[in-house]
Amino acid sequence: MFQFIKQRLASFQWALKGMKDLFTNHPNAQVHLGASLVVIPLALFLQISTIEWCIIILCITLVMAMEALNSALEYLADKICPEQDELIGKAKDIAATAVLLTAIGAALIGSLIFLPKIYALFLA
Ligand SMILES: Nc1ncnc2c1ncn2[C@@H]1O[C@H](COP(=O)(O)OP(=O)(O)OP(=O)(O)O)[C@@H](O)[C@H]1O
Repeated sequence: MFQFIKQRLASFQWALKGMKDLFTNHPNAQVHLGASLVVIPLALFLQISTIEWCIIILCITLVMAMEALNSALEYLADKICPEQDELIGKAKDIAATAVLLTAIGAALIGSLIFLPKIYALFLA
């Protein structure tokens, strides 16, 4: 039992190590983190509902998780094939597309939640 808990804690530490790498060495992840640091105070200011918080948190974690998987795939691709290769290029392009799709979805959802509140507060 003690060994099990020790191993789970070690896994958690590896994940935190990966998170540090992601936000230190990957500029796109830093952009997403920056966007989240704008969105969260805005959501607090606009007093969004619990369900809206759930949706925003889901969007943020989905984009971050997709960015993490994309970065992991880039590391693997660079390790197994450092030279130029058409299929490696396609794999990286499609992994980047996954990030872009979730980011577009998050931006649309953010607009649907925030814009009417901003309009009601400042423009109506
Ligand atoms: N080994 C390769 N063979 C062919 N094309 C590649 C290769 N490596 C990268 N590319 C092309 O360059 C693009 C950028 O790849 P790269 O690994 O530089 O990611 P990146 O956009 O810099 O991502 P990040 O900023 O998250 O590190 C890929 O989407 C792909 O089109």
